[in-house]
Amino acid sequence: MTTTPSTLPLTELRLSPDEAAETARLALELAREYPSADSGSLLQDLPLLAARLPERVRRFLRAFQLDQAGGYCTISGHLVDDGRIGPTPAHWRDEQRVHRELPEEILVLLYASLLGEPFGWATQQDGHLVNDVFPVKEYETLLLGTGSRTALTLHTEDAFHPYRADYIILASLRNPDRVPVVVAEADFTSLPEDVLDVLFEHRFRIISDDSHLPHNNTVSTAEDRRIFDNISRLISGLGLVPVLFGSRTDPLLCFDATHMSPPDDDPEAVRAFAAAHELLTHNTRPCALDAGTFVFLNNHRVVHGRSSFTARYDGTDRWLKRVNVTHDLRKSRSLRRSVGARLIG
Ligand SMILES: NC(=[NH2+])NCCC[C@H](N)C(=O)O
Ligand SMILES: O=C(O)CCC(=O)C(=O)O
Ligand SMILES: [Fe+2]
Repeated sequence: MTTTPSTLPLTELRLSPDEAAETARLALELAREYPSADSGSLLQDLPLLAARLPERVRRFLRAFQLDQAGGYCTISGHLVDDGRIGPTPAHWRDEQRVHRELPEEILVLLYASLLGEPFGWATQQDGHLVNDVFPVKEYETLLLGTGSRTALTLHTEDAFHPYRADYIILASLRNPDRVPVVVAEADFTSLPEDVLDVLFEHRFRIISDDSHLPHNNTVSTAEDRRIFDNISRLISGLGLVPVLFGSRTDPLLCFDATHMSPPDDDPEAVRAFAAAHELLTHNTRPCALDAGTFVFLNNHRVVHGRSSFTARYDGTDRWLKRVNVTHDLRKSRSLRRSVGARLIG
């Protein structure tokens, strides 16, 4: 006989003062022990270290991972010492910068290891495992996480990639203007049967977003060129993809309002894509990201975006950390350099 939990798991966990203090102590201690978020020994030890997180947090993320909660959830109340992390940087490309926010980078990796395995893209932010999301002046008007003036349209993270993340974690370190991430989760079975049929079929074009393009990364070595040649070959060979997959009664989703499109000569696909976009737009909700709030997105169940905002460029800008998590590192082995390598590309 199977038993179901008597109380539904929450989609929002607020750390108690004790839990917040305990979590901050652990993160600070680990930041003294491990040199960086890309450290091999840290990756090796993650599950052991994550066992030291508060029990309530571990139970909460376990329920989320087992799909017993909604398509996204938050853990709030983390103590982020605004003075200790220092000013929001001007650019992620700065190998000299001391990451005073290493405790928070380690914390997102600990959470990642409760959901699966953290991984990164060799073609994004020069291949760091934990990425930065803050406004960068040179990208101000671009459709990038590091843009600001242009709203981020609803998207599955890295929708184009067959090995895209199962979960995305966004951790807010600073957000003075309270710019939320917007999240959309919808019941696609509410759409007419014929529209649903089309959304399950390989009838939609897809391309990568601009964060994977060589001109938004550092390409200097022959190895860098090989990596970007590979991904551009992968993108041109993608063909048509479905919007929905998996269970017909509880479909999973892969959608990008900007980088996915129905072919002009397929009116049914045009109509179905518009219906999907409209359904998602109607089910969009802001998820507040105050400093110390971490959001966990199921990348197959929700899409996310962000409205435009005015950047400050004075060290006080909104600053998030982002990490990709997969249930299965092995499936991407052909695109990773070695068995233990965490970067796809
Ligand atoms: N459809 C979109 N809005 N895509 C924007 C994706 C942002 C991208 N993941 C980045 O890191 O910058
Ligand atoms: O800034 C946000 O709230 C979302 C950023 C985002 O979607 C991304 O970096 O992919
Ligand atoms: Fe995103």
